Amino acid sequence: MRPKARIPKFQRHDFKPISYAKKENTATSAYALSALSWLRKAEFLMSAPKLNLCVEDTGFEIAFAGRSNAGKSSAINCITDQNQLARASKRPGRTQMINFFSLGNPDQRLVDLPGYGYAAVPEEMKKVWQKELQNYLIERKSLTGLVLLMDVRHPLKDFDRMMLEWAKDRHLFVHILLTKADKLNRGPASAALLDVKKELKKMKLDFSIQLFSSLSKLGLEELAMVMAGRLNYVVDEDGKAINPMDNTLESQESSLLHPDTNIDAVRLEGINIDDIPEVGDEDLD
Ligand SMILES: Nc1nc2c(ncn2[C@@H]2O[C@H](COP(=O)(O)OP(=O)(O)OP(=O)(O)O)[C@@H](O)[C@H]2O)c(=O)[nH]1
Ligand SMILES: [Mg+2]
Repeated sequence: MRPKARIPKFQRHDFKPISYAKKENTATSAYALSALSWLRKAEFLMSAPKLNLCVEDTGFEIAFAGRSNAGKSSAINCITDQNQLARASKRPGRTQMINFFSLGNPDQRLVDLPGYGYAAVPEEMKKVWQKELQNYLIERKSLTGLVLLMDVRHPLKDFDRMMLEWAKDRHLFVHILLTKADKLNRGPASAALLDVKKELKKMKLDFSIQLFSSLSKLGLEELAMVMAGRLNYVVDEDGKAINPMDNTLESQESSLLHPDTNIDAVRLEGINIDDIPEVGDEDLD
């Protein structure tokens, strides 16, 4: 009879428990958290129907651009953690003016733009908006870059491509959000992301891109970090904000509005939402 092989008994403590939790980069997370709490300071500054009525063209601003209904206003509400800050609606064409929000400092701003390319907006109105949008995009010196939003299910329509090409020519950064990612399962959403990345490469556009959902908050931290970084939001070693513009705040507050601006008139002026026909485009929801 062969002697039994002695099989060593493993003790519980011989094994290190395996952690399946996603490893976090603590420095990155701390910056994202700090950025998110800074973004919560967002306050409505004003709405301008045209370029010469906008807030003074100083400091830095990032504009949220994209087709009507892509989710621009919802994304602004999501990153600022304020439900009603920007007006979101099922009805495309909700945002009709250039809306400015300050981030604890009038020289660091978010801008909610009217959407482009919505076919059901009457021709006359479309022309007015697009002209003003164009003026803003071309002339605005403080415009540092764009967050370009596209529905993850309908990316890179003609207007989107035009915006991307144009931003490249103007040397603006673009951060692309593929929105409403909650409408797709993880696999198809990742595949859509990959497809758009490939297409951007073909177009020789080196822009950053991510999936995003205002509903599930997917991609929120990533977006917060991009926004904060681009708007020069800096933190010290303890994660405390160092705002390079703090010491000039007083002088900037007095020059917040353009000298010609009558804020009440600007808020009231605009196009009547009731004039806009109901949605008929199957792309939209
Ligand atoms: N499921 C889902 N719906 C979303 C998301 N973001 C926005 N929506 C919905 O899409 C619709 C349009 O959202 P808005 O934020 O108003 O879109 P917009 O781009 O600002 O539209 P305009 O102002 O017309 O240009 C609303 O019904 C939102 O509730 C999202 O992440 N997931
Ligand atoms: Mg809007």
